Amino acid sequence: MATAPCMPSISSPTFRKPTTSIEPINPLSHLPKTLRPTNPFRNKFVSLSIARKTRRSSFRVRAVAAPAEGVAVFDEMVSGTQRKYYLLGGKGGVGKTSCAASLAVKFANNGHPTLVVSTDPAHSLSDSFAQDLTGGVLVRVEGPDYPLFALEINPEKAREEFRSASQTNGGTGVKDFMDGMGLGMLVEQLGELKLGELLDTPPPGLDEGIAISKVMQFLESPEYSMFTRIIFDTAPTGHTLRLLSLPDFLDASIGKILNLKQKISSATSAIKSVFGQEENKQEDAANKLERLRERMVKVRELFRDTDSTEFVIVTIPTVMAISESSRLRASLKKENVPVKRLIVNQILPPSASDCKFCAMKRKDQMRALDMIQNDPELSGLNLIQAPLVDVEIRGVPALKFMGDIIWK
Ligand SMILES: Nc1ncnc2c1ncn2[C@@H]1O[C@H](COP(=O)(O)OP(=O)(O)OP(=O)(O)O)[C@@H](O)[C@H]1O
Repeated sequence: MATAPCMPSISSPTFRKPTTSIEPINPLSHLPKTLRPTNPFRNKFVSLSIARKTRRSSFRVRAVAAPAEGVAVFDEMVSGTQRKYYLLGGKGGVGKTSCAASLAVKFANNGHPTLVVSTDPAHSLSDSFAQDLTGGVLVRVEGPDYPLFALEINPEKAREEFRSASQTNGGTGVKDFMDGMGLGMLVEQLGELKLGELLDTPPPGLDEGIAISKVMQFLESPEYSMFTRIIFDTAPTGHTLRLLSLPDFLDASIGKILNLKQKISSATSAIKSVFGQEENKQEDAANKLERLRERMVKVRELFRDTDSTEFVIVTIPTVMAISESSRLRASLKKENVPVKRLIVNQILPPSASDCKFCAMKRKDQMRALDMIQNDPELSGLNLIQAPLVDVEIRGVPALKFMGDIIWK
């Protein structure tokens, strides 16, 4: 005897341009009491019937949870032609890339030329869009109405650029040169900065910091001026947290190096002509470093600009993920990074006939969702619930489907 499914089903393996019809169903009985809204339309659940034009029956989503507190959330995000940045971050594997990619598709389908950038060293944008986006260049994503481009930044390459610039200034080349000049004291000061060490074993977040600063550099050029929405799919939480302190750290470190560079320049001015070529090389490197420092400062400013930037935390309904999201939110607050929304992804959709496993899982998820309401860091955020669906979310049509559920 056939049993009713306990999860929404997108059963066609070739997910193509679905059409959706929405009809309100069930009340909110399966939600924890604290999450039940006073206005039933704020947290409503809907049933989506998705039919493929040619094979209707093979393509059906029975029931999924609509975004909680989601009313008019997207209106605010989509309005205005001023450029806006969205950074999506959270614990590994919670669905950051899927949410970022679905937001990108949604913006592009709503008239915004959009750029989505992956700064996670383990890129998954290509997988998410089911398109080859590798190579560190802008690639147009096929499908959305308005231009959508994706960029997977190669963190290794970005770091190499930084390394070569700083090594010319603070690495062994300068050290040998300065030792020869009898200026060991300054060299020791350079050593204290530990920049070489930092680059040899880069902390998580450095690559990402450099990658974001590189994107900022791109965005200054006229050919990028068309983009009105920029979305960053960031590395998992730990990395992002490190990234937040990087601009300050690098600002200070590079600032000190440049300071020392000036001292060195004046101390060696008497013999400059002898080492003219070396001096020029160092000037170039110093300029490069200075530009990099400026970009890092811009990244820091961008992160804190409430008018143009928002960090969206993505999580799943588990105690561990929510605890981590709470810590992330606390760190972001400390760094003055604006956060308004929390996406709780992979929520089991309502079902009249849970199997034992699903019933247990649902109970667990309810406990985790309750935690959000009692968490001082998270309870004030605009809560968006996204359902667990039964296939991987890959390709523009699937991302559009997901985006229409999340971003309302
Ligand atoms: N709501 C969902 N329902 C079903 N599958 C989902 C959902 N959200 C994400 N997934 C799947 O989970 C996997 C991980 O998703 P995704 O790559 O978006 O996570 P991530 O947080 O970016 O991961 P990472 O930290 O590794 O970059 C993918 O296979 C994706 O299709």
